[in-house]
Amino acid sequence: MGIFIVLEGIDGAGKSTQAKLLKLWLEERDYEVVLTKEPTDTPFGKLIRKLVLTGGREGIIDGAKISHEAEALLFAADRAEHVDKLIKPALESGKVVISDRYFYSSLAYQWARGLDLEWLIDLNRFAIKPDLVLLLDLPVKESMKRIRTRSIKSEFDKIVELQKKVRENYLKLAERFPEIKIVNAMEDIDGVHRQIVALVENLLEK
Ligand SMILES: Nc1ncnc2c1ncn2[C@@H]1O[C@H](COP(=O)(O)OP(=O)(O)OP(=O)(O)O)[C@@H](O)[C@H]1O
Ligand SMILES: Cc1cn([C@H]2C[C@H](O)[C@@H](COP(=O)(O)O)O2)c(=O)[nH]c1=O
Repeated sequence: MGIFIVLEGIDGAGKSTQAKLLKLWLEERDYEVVLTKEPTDTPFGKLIRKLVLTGGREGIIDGAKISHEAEALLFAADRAEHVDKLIKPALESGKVVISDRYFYSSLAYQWARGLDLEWLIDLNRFAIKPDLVLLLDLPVKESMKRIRTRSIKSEFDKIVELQKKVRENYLKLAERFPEIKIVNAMEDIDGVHRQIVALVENLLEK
């Protein structure tokens, strides 16, 4: 059985940057790595980007043309395909799977939208539990600085409020799910990578 590592965090926390660095680090040590993400590039992921994320990140704030429940179900459907077609087979063939977001994103974001946390956990019960979840944590002010060019000015305050709630939710989830380890994402890219490597080395030694 392979190893399953997930990166989580608010928008602009540095997940995709760190996922690529971790992939290289593992490959240098002869691990076969599959780097993947959610929402996926499959038809379900594309549907989510069309229905839920239309207009970029602003679409998810005020543009959801579907209910939050339907949104959560779409993310879960995308994830079910992701687990079945990619994650499970890769783990069964002994690979390391790194996923940029997983069901913790649904818990943190869809909870922030007012859905019931226990319902969200139940909905995602099919999802294989990762060996390690790296929560890249940083203040929203810093993440917004990093992705400022992506935001529409009129939506800025709403985005900040949502991201603050999402950050709080992630920190609460870290108290409940022992596989979540908090990484200080305020450090520079190398510093964050070093923290991640220390946690992954610890996992590989087990
Ligand atoms: N530790 C860091 N310090 C400063 N800038 C960073 C750091 N890590 C990443 N960045 C920069 O911040 C921006 C967002 O990074 P990245 O795309 O990796 O974040 P993300 O968490 O994957 O974002 P999203 O969830 O919105 O896709 C990029 O321009 C990246 O180069
Ligand atoms: C998996 C998942 C994602 N989201 C949100 C989180 C982000 O705002 C976007 C995805 O953007 P990215 O730049 O590709 O990271 O979707 C969500 O609300 N629920 C989920 O389950």
